[in-house]
Amino acid sequence: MLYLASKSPRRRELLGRLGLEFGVLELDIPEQRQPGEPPRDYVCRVAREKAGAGLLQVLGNPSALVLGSDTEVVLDDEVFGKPADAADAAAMLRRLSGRTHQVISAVSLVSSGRELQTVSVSQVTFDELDDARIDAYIATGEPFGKAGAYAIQGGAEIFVSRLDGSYSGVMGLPLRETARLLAGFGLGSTFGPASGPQATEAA
Ligand SMILES: Cc1cn([C@H]2C[C@H](O)[C@@H](COP(=O)(O)OP(=O)(O)OP(=O)(O)O)O2)c(=O)[nH]c1=O
Repeated sequence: MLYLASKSPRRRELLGRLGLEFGVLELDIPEQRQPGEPPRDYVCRVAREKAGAGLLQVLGNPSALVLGSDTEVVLDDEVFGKPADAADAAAMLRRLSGRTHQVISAVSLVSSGRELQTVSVSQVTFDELDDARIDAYIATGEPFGKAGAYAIQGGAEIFVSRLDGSYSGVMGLPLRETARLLAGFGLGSTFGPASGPQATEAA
């Protein structure tokens, strides 16, 4: 049985697109970057912690497979998580204005005894955003609960002049990589890959 360890409605919707049945585990995992922790390592660690915490909830089911994921926005080695408030959202969007940033999404898939992980890194370039546009966007409420204070799948799509990478990865769950990871556990949707060459076996 596959479980998604996530409160994110986006992840639920994205995983649903693969056509597999899954249950949802809602967890609260603290997301705190360690001093000096490289952004990619941080995102991978949090994804692993989410999946691991989910697995603990379903230990009674020996065939349980749990998927955890984490998404962060990175600019100049700084990690932008979800904004604390409107001022924080405005500060993030001002920093992202006119620049190219990275969106890192890690996915961990764990069972008792095995773990696979994959990472997607996308480059996203924003147009210049003046304060009026930033304030109007924040007033929609969309930035809250989103890494980097924006949703590419929402109003922020019109800020994006270029995307190199995975659109679903920016949204929170890179689908191509996730399908490969699931295939590594023998779970494939009818149109998914037969094996998971991009997945890395975690220690
Ligand atoms: C950049 C970007 C992020 N996001 C979202 C995806 C994630 O839900 C969120 C990043 O926060 P996460 O901590 O990765 O996820 P979450 O707290 O929403 O859910 P959970 O930990 O329970 O799985 O930002 C978008 O929806 N669109 C975007 O364009």
